[in-house]
Amino acid sequence: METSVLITFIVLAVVLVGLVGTLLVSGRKLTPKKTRRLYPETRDADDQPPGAAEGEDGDTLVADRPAAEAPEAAVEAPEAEAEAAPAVETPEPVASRLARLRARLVKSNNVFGKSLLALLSRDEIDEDVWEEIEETLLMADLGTDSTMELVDTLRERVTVEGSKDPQRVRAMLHEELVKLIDPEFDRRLTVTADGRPAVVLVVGVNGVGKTTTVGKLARVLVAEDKDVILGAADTFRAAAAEQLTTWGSRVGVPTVSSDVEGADPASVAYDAVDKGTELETDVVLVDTAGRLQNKANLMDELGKVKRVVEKKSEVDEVLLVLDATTGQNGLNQAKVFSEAVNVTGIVLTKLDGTARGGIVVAIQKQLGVPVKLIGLGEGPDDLAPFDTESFVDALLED
Ligand SMILES: Nc1nc2c(ncn2[C@@H]2O[C@H](COP(=O)(O)OP(=O)(O)OP(=O)(O)O)[C@@H](O)[C@H]2O)c(=O)[nH]1
Repeated sequence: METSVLITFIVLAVVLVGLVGTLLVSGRKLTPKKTRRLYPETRDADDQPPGAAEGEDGDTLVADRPAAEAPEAAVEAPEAEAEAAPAVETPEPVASRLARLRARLVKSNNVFGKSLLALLSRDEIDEDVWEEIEETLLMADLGTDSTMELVDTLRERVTVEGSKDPQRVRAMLHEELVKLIDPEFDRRLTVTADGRPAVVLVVGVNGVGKTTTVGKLARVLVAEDKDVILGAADTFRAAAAEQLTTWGSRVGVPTVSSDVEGADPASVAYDAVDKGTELETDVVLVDTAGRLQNKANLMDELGKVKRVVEKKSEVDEVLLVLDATTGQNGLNQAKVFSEAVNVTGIVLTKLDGTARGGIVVAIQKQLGVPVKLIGLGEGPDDLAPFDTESFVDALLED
C-alpha cells in the first residue's frame, strides 16, 4: 500500500514539473517584440539569430549574421575579448549624413546654379541671355516643359520687379525652383505598418544601383533602430544575392535568398515577407531583377512578384531606382516600370557624378511620384532622404 502511495506521489511530481516547464516556454514566446530585439547586442559567438537555420524553408536560405560579436562590457568576459572590435557596423545617423552629403551635391550640381545666377545678374537680360538660360536648364535635364515654365516666370518677375540685385535674383530663382520641385509631395517612406512588417519592393533596370540602394536603405533603417530583413529576389544575376547578403550582414540584417540559380523571384519575395512576418521584423526590403530587353516580360515578372507578395501582405512602397546620369533614357525606363507596378517613390542614384540635378523635376512631372531618396556616392552611408529646400540650396550655393 505504502509503495503505491509513493509511486502516485512521484508521478504527480513529474507531471507538475512538466507543467511548470511548459508554462515557462510559452511565456517566453509571448515576450513582446521590442523587449526581445531580433538582433540582441550581446550574444555568444555561436548563437544563431532567430529562424536563421539554413534550408529551413526548402530552397530558401536565411543568411546568418556575422558569427563573432564582442560581448558588452557588463557581461563577464575576459578583457581581451571585451575589447575586440564588433563585427557588426553602426550605420551613420541620417542627420549627420545629410550634412556630409550636401557638400557632394554642391560640388557636382552648382555649376548649373552658378551659371544661371551669372546670366540673370547681367546688366541687360536680352533675348540671347534668355536663350542661354534656357540651354542651361535643358542641359541640367529639367525637361522642355519645366524649362519653358521657369523661364517664362522668371522673365515676368525680372521685368516686373526690375531688379538686377544678385541676391534678389537668387531669391527669385530659389523660389521658382522650389515651386517646380513641389514641396507638397509626401516624401516620407512608408516603413511602418500595423501589426505586420512594412513591405518595400525595390525595382529598376540593372546597373542603376538597386542592390546597393537596398543595402544602403537597410542601414538607414537600422540607424533608426528598426528590425529589417532583406529578400534577394534578383535571381537573374547570380552575384546579386551574395552582394545583398554582404550588405545585410554588415549591419546584422538577415537575407532571404534562393540556392537555386534562376529561381522564381516571386517565390523568394514571398518567402522573405513570410520570414519577416515570422520574425516580427519592422520592414521587409525586397531587391528585384530589372531586365529591360523585353518590356512584356519585365511587366509580367514584376507584376507577378507584387501579386504573389500580396497574397501574404500589402506592399507599402514600390521604390523605383533611377540613375541620374542617364537623362532622358531614365525617363523612358521610369515609364515602363510605372506601367508594370504602382511606383510610390523614386530613388535617384549617382547624383554625385552629374550636374543634371534638374532630372528630379522631370521625373516627378512624368510619373507624378516624388523623389524620396538620393544616392550620392558608392559609400555605404551615401544615401539620404530628398529634401527640396536643401536640394535647391545646394544647386545655388556660392
Ligand atoms: N557614384 C555612385 N555610384 C553608385 C551609387 N549607387 C550605386 N552606385 C554604383 O553603381 C553600381 C551598380 O550598382 P548595383 O547596386 O549593383 O546595381 P543594380 O541595379 O543592383 O544592378 P543589377 O543587380 O545588375 O540589376 C555599383 O558600382 C554601385 O557602387 C551612387 O549613388 N553614386
